[in-house]
Amino acid sequence: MKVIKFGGKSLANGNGLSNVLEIISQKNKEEENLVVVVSARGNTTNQLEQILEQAKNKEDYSKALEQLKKEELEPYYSLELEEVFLRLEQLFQGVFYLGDYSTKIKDEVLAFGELLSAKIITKLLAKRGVEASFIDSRQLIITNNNFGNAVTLEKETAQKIKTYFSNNKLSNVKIVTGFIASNLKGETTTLGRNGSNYTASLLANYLSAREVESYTHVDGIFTANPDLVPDAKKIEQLSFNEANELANFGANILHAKTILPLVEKHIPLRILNTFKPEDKGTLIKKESVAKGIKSISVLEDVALISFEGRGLLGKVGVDARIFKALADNDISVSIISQGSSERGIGLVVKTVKATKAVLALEKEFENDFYKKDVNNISIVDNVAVISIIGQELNEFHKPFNALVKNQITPLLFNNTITGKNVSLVVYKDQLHKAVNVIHGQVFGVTKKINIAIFGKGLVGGTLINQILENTQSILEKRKIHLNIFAIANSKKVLLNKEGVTSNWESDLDNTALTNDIVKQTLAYAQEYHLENLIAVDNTASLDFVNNYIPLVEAGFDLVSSNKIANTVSFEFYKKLRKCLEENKKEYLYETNVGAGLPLIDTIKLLHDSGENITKIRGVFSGSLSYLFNKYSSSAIPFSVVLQEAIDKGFTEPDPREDLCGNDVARKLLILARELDLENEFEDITIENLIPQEFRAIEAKEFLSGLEKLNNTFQQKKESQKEGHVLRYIGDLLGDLQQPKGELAVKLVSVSKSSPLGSLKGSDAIFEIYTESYGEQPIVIQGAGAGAQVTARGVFGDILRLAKNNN
Ligand SMILES: NC(=O)C1=CN([C@@H]2O[C@H](COP(=O)(O)OP(=O)(O)OC[C@H]3O[C@@H](n4cnc5c(N)ncnc54)[C@H](O)[C@@H]3O)[C@@H](O)[C@H]2O)C=CC1
Ligand SMILES: N[C@@H](CC=O)C(=O)O
Repeated sequence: MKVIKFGGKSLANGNGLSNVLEIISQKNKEEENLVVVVSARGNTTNQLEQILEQAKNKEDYSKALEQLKKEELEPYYSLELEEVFLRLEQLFQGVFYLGDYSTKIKDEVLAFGELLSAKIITKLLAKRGVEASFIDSRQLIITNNNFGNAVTLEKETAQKIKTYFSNNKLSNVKIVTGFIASNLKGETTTLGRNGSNYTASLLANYLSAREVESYTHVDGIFTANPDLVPDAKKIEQLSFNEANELANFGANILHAKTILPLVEKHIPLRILNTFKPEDKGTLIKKESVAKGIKSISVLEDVALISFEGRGLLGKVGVDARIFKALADNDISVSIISQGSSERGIGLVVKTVKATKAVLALEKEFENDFYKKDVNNISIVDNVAVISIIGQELNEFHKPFNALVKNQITPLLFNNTITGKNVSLVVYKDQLHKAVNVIHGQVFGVTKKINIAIFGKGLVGGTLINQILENTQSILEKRKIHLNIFAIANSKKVLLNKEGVTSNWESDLDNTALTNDIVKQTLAYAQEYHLENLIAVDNTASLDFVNNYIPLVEAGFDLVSSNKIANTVSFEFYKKLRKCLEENKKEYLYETNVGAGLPLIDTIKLLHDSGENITKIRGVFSGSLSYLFNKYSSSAIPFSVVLQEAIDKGFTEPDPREDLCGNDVARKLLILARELDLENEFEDITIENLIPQEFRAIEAKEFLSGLEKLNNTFQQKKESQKEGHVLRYIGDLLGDLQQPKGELAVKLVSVSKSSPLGSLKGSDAIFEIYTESYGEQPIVIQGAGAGAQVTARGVFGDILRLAKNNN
């Protein structure tokens, strides 16, 4: 024997109803003894409630009633249900004349939803040639007199069900009304929320069914509400205990009282989708398949009551008084959290009860207020509870850290010892983001990293394409979903929370101009609750650096190929780091020196591990390396080689920044500051390669007259010793005793056979001298410039942050 149950949405007109009839017809062939429990169809219960209110208010309800009749019978108008509707009309008339109704009358009226539904299904099955017995569950389920939410009388119900099923000659298919019951006097009662599922479970228990199938409009139970968490996954199997916890913590597809009758006889319950009958849904049975976290549920209709009392420390019976005052007012507390200082207690109650709860507590603690033992009882009502079902406390630091990294600090958290559940109270406007962060963290499904890229020139554009090309493989290998939700140049920003596509360039072109790309990006991230945010600066802009602090404060980690933020004043350098620390955010800039070479990390590691770095020397600039390597070893004019370096994307957006020594100086300063030296840019001795007469002219004019530089450099080349070549180097000398280092950028002539002299292509070379390594430097050498290598380095920083977001 099997009990199957159909919910209201499954039974609504259209696809639902025809699928239900098909499922029953099919099961009739497969199953001996099929009990089908039905809810009221579609929106019927709400409609009945509304008509009842209209009648009570002496309003004309005839149109609404006609509409209800039409919807119930459509498209099968020949279904002869006049008698049922007549009785319903009489009840409404009575309420209309009285101008009032009791909960008893309400139950009687609402019962028509299930009665109509069961009668209609029975008649429609008959039309299809499936004989079915209609059963009014008021003859089976006996309850107390608590109309609206009646409690079942077990003994009487068990006896009624057994006798009814053995004394009546019933068809193989029995269509039973869900939700409705009767009291000992035979008056109609209803079973409250989830009542039809409860009817199905009671019947399954008393008739010792093999299984219960509950047909809904969803595929089963998910790891989180898919409306909130697009990555939520269907759970294949749950144990009764786990299902019970889920039901208690807000999974509205389940109700704890539905599960209890099944537990006793270990009757499995399968949640299925009427609209996808082939899907296996979620099976709830005695055993669990796997340990660990099962689901994340959310309760939104809650308020947090904050009870604070400086004089409560050590006082006995305070909690008892709180609970008694609330219980006397029929207020149930779902979560409580009390600090060991006993000075404050947080209580979660239903929103509708919050004001009443505060009044009850104020009354109870009136004297304590006067004595100043209690100083505040207040409501925080824009909150929601997130429960992680199956969360072990010793692993809770992971979702908790992820929340904090996303600037979500729970107002209260609490765990159950046996159920391994942790509940958190968060502000409602952070709920969406919080659930997604926790879900990504605990299920390790895919962690979404939302990236905003500012600057889409050589490096930025290359980076975007590198990310787009690798998104799928990173998703598969690392379970990290790199989602570029924003791309901006200085005037426009392309925003797409689902992620930009390979058409991003034309999409950005077609975007309207904006006067604040960052403000717009921040507002968008907030509006769509985007989590795990990273802002990437691929501009060379000084102005853009002013956005770093607002971005960090808005929850972004930073990655930058732009060197400016690290080379403006030391004061800003410290301010940014303080802000990062306060907001628990990170800032990575490995490409600032040596493009894709792993230089900054190495220096940081050496320095942090106590190694005294005494000197760093080398060719820091990829473009100037290329320029002097090629110029020194060939007869090609200086201007031609310089143009090649520009064309290859080795130079700064304004190549004069390389030639004047600023770019190398910035790199030197960045390294110095990594070593905790407090140098300012002005402290650097820079040999400017641009002859004086060309320094003040416009970039365009300078770039169109590069050949004017040829004489100067030809002279420098020719004035060298035999076997020597020109190299433009950076030199850093540090002394532990001094707050500042000695930094110099200069053009030198070195032996062709020396490490610097034998450099090739656009390679940069960094010789790092330390106390332990003595005269033998650690050498890092490789491509020091170029859009591909730089973008790859920026990509590496993004991935590092994405992994750190654990
Ligand atoms: N080319 C290389 O080998 C390396 C470059 N870098 C750095 O990478 C950065 C980018 O260099 P490129 O891509 O070559 O420059 P680029 O000139 O090709 O691109 C810069 C982009 O930034 C945009 N931009 C400028 N100001 C902006 C603002 N305020 N807001 C938003 N966007 C703005 C521009 O519209 C342009 O699209 C520079 O800071 C450079 O120092 C770092 C290491 C190596
Ligand atoms: N213009 C720079 C690019 C990298 O920072 C260089 O030439 O090294």
